[in-house]
Amino acid sequence: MANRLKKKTVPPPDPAELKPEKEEQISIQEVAKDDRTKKIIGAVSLLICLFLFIAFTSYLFTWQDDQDKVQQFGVRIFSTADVKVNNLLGVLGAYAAHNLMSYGFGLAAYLFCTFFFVLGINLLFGKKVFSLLRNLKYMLFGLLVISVALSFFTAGSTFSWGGATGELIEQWFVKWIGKVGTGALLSLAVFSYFVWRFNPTFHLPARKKIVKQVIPEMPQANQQTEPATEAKLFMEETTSTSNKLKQKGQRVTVVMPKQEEPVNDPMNEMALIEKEDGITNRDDSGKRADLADVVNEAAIPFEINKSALTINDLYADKEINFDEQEEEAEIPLEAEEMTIDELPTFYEPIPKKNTASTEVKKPVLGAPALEIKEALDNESAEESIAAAATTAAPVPKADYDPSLDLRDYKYPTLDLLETHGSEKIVHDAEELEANKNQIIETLKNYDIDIQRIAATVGPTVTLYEIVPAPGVRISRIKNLEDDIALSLAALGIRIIAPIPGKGTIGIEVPNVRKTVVSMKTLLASEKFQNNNYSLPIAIGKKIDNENFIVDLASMPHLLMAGATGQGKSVGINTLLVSLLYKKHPSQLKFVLVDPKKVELSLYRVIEKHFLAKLPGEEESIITDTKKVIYTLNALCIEMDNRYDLLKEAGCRNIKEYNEKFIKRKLNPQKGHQFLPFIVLVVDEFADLIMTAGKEVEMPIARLAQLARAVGIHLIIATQRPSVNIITGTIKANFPARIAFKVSSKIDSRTILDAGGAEQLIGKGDMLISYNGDITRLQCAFVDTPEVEQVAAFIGYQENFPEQYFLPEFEDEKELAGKDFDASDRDPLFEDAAKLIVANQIGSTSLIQRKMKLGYNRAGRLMDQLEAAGIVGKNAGSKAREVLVKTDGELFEILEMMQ
Ligand SMILES: Nc1ncnc2c1ncn2[C@@H]1O[C@H](COP(=O)(O)OP(=O)(O)OP(=O)(O)O)[C@@H](O)[C@H]1O
Repeated sequence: MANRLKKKTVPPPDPAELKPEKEEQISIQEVAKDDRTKKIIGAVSLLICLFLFIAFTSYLFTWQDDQDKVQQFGVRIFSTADVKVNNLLGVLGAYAAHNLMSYGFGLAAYLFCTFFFVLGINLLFGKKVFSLLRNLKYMLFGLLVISVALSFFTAGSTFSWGGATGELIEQWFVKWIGKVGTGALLSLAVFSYFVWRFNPTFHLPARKKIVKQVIPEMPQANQQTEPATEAKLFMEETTSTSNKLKQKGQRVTVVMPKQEEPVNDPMNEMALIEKEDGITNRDDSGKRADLADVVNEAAIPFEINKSALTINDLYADKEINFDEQEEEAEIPLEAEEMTIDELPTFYEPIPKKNTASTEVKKPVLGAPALEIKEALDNESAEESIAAAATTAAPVPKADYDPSLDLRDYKYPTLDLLETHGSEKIVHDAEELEANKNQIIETLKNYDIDIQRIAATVGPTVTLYEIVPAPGVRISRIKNLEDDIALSLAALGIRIIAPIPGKGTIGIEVPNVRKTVVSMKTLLASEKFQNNNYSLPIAIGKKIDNENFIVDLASMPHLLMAGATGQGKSVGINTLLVSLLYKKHPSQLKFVLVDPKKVELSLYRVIEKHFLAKLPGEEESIITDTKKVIYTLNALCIEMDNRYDLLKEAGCRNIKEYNEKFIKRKLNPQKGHQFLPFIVLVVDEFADLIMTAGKEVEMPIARLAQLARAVGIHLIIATQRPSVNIITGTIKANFPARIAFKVSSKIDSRTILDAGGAEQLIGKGDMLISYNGDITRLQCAFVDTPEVEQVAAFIGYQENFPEQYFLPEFEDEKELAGKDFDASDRDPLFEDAAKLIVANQIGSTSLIQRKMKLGYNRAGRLMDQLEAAGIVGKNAGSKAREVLVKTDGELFEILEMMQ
């Protein structure tokens, strides 16, 4: 029996029930919108462009033969078999060229090629690479103006250079306004057309100016110039005079940075500085176009605040109240405070042991120094005599002038510095538009619609500010931050979502053409010249080109970090040079710590003007770790001594104290003196921490916590911003921090408490966290030869006879175990005894201050004086009684002790 498989039979479909297969319905509109169609049309346009170009060019050589044939046959030329033309593109080429050139617009017909080229490129790349509308306008006006002008200026020529259209219009003009009028009108029209199209820049030949050098009084004596003008460019498609950026309904507002004008300061020979007027804009033809004329062109709904880009929200919880800090740092006024009435009315400062040496110190440097010498020698002798006459005989009771010791000191002039590059922010319309389109498209990929987009062009980066469409939550964009950055795929993109206080999202994109910010420009700026900061530092330029100039005294310390080669050393030089340009050697001292030994060595030539060091040390730039520890501790002693002085004077900070001293309200006999600011600069802090650890960290932390009120400020730089180097204690005391490009996000967080520094592009691109805001800056650039010039200029001048000495510090560990032995007297015993007897005050702090000693050593001296019977027993908080009343008595005691 056969095993019969049961077959499941499917009944055949009833043909009546079968539905016809549905054909895909594609509307013409969809076809037109399709990307492929656009690309094909783009390619066709480019081909037309090429075709016309070859046909026209060929026609220029073959027109005499072809013209007649085309005229004779007309359209029939295509169907007539035995007509032969010479045009490279055959009958079609000859026909098109003849009709567009001879019958049309002559040479101006080439403009058709540009139009098809623009159309083709835009369609092929699916982007608005060039503005079609603008090019259409250029073409239409160009056809008219150029053809008529060519007809007029080539009248009588056998070839019709302006074409029939040009000739016709030209004849009308000649009829209406005559030949001269037509010539003038057409010249003007052609000129206007080229200006409109290419906006060339016209330069007058530079005039040589002779600038008389004026001896500066003080750097504050400046003339004010007009405030810098802010240039804003608003672009709209409907505006014909500017380059426009508009796509798919998004309006782009371009905020051009303002160019600060330098101050006209005779001291700085401002005439030597080229005035920056206007911002250049490259349109899509690559030519420059002046944008000044489109400033403030249209009202825009999206107003951009020129203040710097900040990320408050990231930093909000760490926000530091500087005012509070200031109060903490100030010492309380105690009962000991002297009232002004108690003080003798005016005190004469004790003349320094060695007055400023008249011998002029030769700088170490060669060539620049020689140039400077000449400059100084040439200065009018009369001026120096006049200056000397006014200062030689000080009027009694006049204010004390700390700069008198170096009364002829001249501040460095700006011509010692160089201008790097043109300094003009070049705004490339194509680049802006391409970036804008990419941003819009990228966000669209994540379903984020944009309402408006605005761009602010800075020296190195452009900030695109985006207003999301209603309903788009910023938190969504924030979450997509990394993806968006990846999609935009450009190096150095930083997204700020949202920009605090604005509700907009910021995307910073590096410029293709970056502008170097010269130190010279910054120092010449009005803000630098005319501020009343105690320690003005010009750091760089913000994204909106505003100069970032701040007071180091209010920061009050600065921490800098950045991977190697990203601009740290240049940054330090920038800060030091700013201070050198504004401060007199009597007002400021630097303590320079340079474990790398080479970075700060340039400043050795100014050691007797601006550097402070430990007594007995040879090198003024500290490179040895052991010496660094001593120096930091000596600074702590200096800080304590200064606090004692302030307390005694009843002043809350160094400013008040110095003001009182200048007004001669403080008695120099009691140890009071004018206190210069001290700026400690440590290059390569990581190296110190690794070799000395806590021994370095503790004094730094102490200084950072307390030293601001007494005028000691720290600038600390490190390559490695890791947590074991920038510890919590250090960080807490450095509210102002700078990050150049770092190698990882973690490093960025360590230094700024926020990411972003890993996205910077190097070469001075930096983020500064200051006053709770994080601002992107381009650091000013000052090259080593410039620093050498400035240092040599200062170093060559008359100097103090010796350096500013910090108090002596003795390592307690070394002293431990040494008991007091009357026969083993301190070498300073005699000096201390004389000081105490002369003042009749048995005070350890007096010894500390007057002899610039540390507390330990002064204490030991006091013990020895007690043992020798010169002072009485310790009387607690009061000064000890001085038992020896006259110099004679003391002399006898000292004789006996020999
Ligand atoms: N503000 C700036 N503008 C333009 N270029 C800069 C700027 N700062 C630095 N550069 C460029 O970067 C180079 C390296 O800078 P710099 O020597 O300051 O780096 P660094 O961080 O100190 O490196 P290192 O830690 O190795 O000493 C400079 O020689 C200069 O060409």
